[in-house]
Amino acid sequence: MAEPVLTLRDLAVSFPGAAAPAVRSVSLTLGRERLAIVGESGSGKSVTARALMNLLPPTARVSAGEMRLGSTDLLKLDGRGWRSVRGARMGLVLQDPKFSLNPALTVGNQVGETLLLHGKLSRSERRERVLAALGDVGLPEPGRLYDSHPAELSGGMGQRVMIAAMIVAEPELLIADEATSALDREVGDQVLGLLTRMAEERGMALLTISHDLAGVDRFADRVVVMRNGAIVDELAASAISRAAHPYTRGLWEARPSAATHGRRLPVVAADAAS
Ligand SMILES: Nc1ncnc2c1ncn2[C@@H]1O[C@H](COP(=O)(O)OP(=O)(O)OP(=O)(O)O)[C@@H](O)[C@H]1O
Repeated sequence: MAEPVLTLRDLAVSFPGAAAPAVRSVSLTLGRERLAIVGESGSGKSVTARALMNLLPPTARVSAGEMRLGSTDLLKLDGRGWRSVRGARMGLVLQDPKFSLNPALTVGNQVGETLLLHGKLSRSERRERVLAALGDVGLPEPGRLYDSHPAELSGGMGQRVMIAAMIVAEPELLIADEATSALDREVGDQVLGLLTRMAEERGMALLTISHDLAGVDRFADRVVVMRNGAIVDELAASAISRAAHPYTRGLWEARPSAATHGRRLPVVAADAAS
């Protein structure tokens, strides 16, 4: 079997003063495939994603039995090691481009930043790569966009710029944490379609964190369900509508309809869970 892109074993995260750990004993193995982590608000999805990128605040107590990207032992990386992995080998697309994009930088500089940090490319080679990435994510007129600022972009365009910045260095793993929940449904669907296409075309693993159970089979092959910091179920995305696990079934039944798209999942009654 090919070496997994990501191996995570027994991740635990706790925050000082919290009554319970935010994440308990989470293990995941991810090949060149699309995996979704779903679960109610507060179940530990984002904390898991941030732990994988070493982006938790310093107050977080993090431990793991194993955490690897390909053959790289992420637990052994120092600050410099992380800077060479983040962006170049694993990217994180967050919810809202308003907060993720630096308003002071042009689109070209923003998308090219990863290449500048990690590559030995000339200025003109960088520009070519950035223009290609902007075109790949379906943005019109990359040449004109290159010199524009984030404030001139719509939410959907901003999110595409974010994705271009995350794929420009051709990472092995892309993590999308509620990457479309700030967008309207149509634009959100386009962005998810784009992430899926990028993953397929570039052989990238895609880890999507979502509360959108209804559409999960469109952007994931496999689904992991989290509750109270732990994984409680794992199944094929195509099987989500007929999940056997009572908690997953409860989540499916409580899934937001098209009319409530974008809202958080309601809390499932405790007796729906095992
Ligand atoms: N910086 C922090 N300091 C203290 N507690 C935190 C911090 N970040 C997250 N938590 C806690 O960790 C738990 C898991 O949060 P997390 O953000 O991973 O949930 P989530 O499943 O991603 O929810 P959502 O769908 O709302 O994003 C929550 O109880 C949250 O309050």
